[in-house]
Amino acid sequence: MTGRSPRRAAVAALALAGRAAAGPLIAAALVTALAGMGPAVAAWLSKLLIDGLAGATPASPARLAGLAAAAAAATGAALALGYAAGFLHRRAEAAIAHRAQAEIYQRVSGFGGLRRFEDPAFADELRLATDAAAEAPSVLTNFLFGLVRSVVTIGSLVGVVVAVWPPMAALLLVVTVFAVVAQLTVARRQADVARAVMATHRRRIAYQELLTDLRSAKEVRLYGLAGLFRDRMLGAMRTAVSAELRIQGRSAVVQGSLSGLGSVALAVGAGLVAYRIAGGELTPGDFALFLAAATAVQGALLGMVNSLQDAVRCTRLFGHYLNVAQAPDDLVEGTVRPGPLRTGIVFEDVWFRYDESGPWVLRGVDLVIPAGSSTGLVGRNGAGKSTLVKLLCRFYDPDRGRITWDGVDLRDLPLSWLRRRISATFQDFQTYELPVGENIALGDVETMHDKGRVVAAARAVGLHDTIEALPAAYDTMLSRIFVFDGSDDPGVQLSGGQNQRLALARSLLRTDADLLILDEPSSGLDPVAEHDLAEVIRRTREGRTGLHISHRLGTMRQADDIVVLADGVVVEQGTHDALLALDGQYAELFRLQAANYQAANYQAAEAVAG
Ligand SMILES: Nc1ncnc2c1ncn2[C@@H]1O[C@H](COP(=O)(O)OP(=O)(O)OP(=O)(O)O)[C@@H](O)[C@H]1O
Repeated sequence: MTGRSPRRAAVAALALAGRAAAGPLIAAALVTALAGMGPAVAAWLSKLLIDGLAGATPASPARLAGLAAAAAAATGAALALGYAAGFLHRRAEAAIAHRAQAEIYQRVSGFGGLRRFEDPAFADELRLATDAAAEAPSVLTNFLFGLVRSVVTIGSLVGVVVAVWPPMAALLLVVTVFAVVAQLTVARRQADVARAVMATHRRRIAYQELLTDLRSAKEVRLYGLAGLFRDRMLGAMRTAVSAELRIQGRSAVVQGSLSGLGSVALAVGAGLVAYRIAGGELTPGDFALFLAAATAVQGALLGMVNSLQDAVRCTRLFGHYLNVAQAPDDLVEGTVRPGPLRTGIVFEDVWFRYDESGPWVLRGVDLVIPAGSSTGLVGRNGAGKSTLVKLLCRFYDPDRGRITWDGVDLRDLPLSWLRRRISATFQDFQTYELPVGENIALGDVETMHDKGRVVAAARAVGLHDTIEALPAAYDTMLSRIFVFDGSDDPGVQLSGGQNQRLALARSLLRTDADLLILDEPSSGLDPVAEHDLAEVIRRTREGRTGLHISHRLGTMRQADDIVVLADGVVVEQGTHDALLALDGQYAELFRLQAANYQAANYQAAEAVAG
C-alpha cells in the first residue's frame, strides 16, 4: 500500500479526534492555555519579591508576604490546572481510541473476500494501523495542547526576556531551529524502523503463538520443537530490538547535543545578565526573572520539539490507519436479488489462481449444479474442490469466466444476500471459544436465542445427549483457556469428531438457505456417526440444493450427480453407476478404496478362521 502525505494524515487524525471527543478536547485546550500562563505570572511575582527583598524597590513586609504567597499560589494553580487538563485529555484519549478501533474494525469486517487476509503486506498494515489508531490521534492532540501551552508560556515570557536582554531571544531561536530540524530527522527514521521491523515482529509473534497455542502444544512437545521455535522467536526479537536500539541511540545523541547547546546558551546569557547587574544596569530580581524565563522558554521549546517528534512519527504511522480505514472494497457488490434458487448454479469456463504469479488452480471449469439436486464433488488432494466452494461463496472472484445463480452473475448479487442463501460446513471448520449452545446458534444469529432450534440441530447430528451431559449443558464453555464474562467455569474441550458434528449442527440451523455445502463433513466421524449423517443430510437437504465433497466415495452413492475434478478441470460427470461404467478416474479411485476394505475384510476373515 502506498504512503500518504503527512499533512493529510495529520488532518485526518485530528478529524478523527474531533469526531470522537470534540467537547473534552475543547475543554482540555482552554484549561491548558490557562495553565500555560502560570510560569510568566510566577516569574514576574518572584522578580517583584526579590527586588523588594533586595531593597531595589521599596516594599512593606505585608506586600512582600503577599507577593511570596501569590508567587507560590500561581505555581500551584498552574500545576493544578495542568492535572485537570491531563484528566480531560485522558477522557478524550479513551473516546478517540474507542472510535478509532470501531472505525477500523468496521472496515476490516466489511471486506467481503479473503484475499486481504492472506496478504502479508496487509497483515503488517493492519498491525501498524491498530497501533496508530490507538496512539496517533491522542499524541497529535497532546502535541497541539503542548503547543497551545508552550505558545502561551513563551509568549508571556518572551517579552520579559527581551526586556532584560534582547539578544537572548535570538540565541534561543537559533537553538530551537536546530532542535526542530534534528528531531524531525530522528522522527522520520523511527517511523521507517517501525515499518522495517514489522515483518520481524510478525515472525516473532508467529513463533510466540506456536509456543503458547494449545493447538500446536502436542506436536511441539512430541517432536521437541520448543527449543527451535524459542530460538527463532528470540532471534527475531533480537533483530528487531537491535534495529530499534540503533535509532534510539542516534536519538539520544541528538537530544544530548541539544541539551548541551541549550545549557551553553543559558550559561552565556546568565553570565552577561550577572555582568550587567554588577554594572548597576539591572536589578537582582531581573536575574531571577531571566533565569526563570530562560529555563521555562527552553523547557517549553524542547518539550514542543519532543512532542513534535512523537507527532511526526504518529502522523506517519497514521497513514497506515488511513490505508486500512479507507481501503476500497475488495469485492464490488451487486444489487440484483433474484429470489430463491429455481434453475441452478452454473460455472462457465471458470479460471482462478490465488496469486497473479501463482499456478492456475481452476483452469476452465464448466459445471452445472441444478436446483434441488445433490451434486457430489470428488477428486484427488489439491484438485481444486475447496477452491471451487470458496468461489461459489464468493470469497474470491474468478479471474476468467463467471458463476451464475439462476442466470445472474454472482458479482451482480449483494454479498450479504448471497451468503444468506448458502449454508456450509467447511473442511477447516471452526470451533469458537464460546458456550456450546452459541457454537450452534452462530449458524443463524438472527434467531440466536431460540433454544428449541439449537437443541433440534444438536439432536439431528446426534450431539444432544453429549451436550446435556456437560457440566453446564448448552451453556458449557468450549475452552480451556478463555473464561467468559468473569465466570470461573473452566470449560471443556470436545473431541475432533464432536467438534465436526457441532459445525454440522451450525450449518443445519440455517434452514432457509437454498444451497447446503458440505466439504468433507464426515472426515472425523466414527462409522456409526457417518452412517447417521448420511440420513441427516438426506433429510435436511430435502428440497434444497446440495454440494457434497468427500474422499469417502461410498458416501457419494446417493448423490444425483457426481463431478470429478482433476488439475482444475471437470474430467468426469454422471451418476455413481454411470461413472463406474465409464471406467475412468472415479472408477479407479472407487475400486482402490473398495479394495482396501476388501483386503481388510479378508484379513479379518483369515484372523477369525484362525
Ligand atoms: N489460500 C490459498 N492460497 C494459495 N494457494 C492455495 C490456497 N488454498 C489452496 N491453495 C492451492 O490450491 C490448490 C487446490 O487446493 P484446494 O484446497 O482447492 O484442493 P482440494 O481439492 O480441496 O484438496 P483436498 O482434497 O486436499 O482438500 C492446491 O494446490 C493448494 O495448494
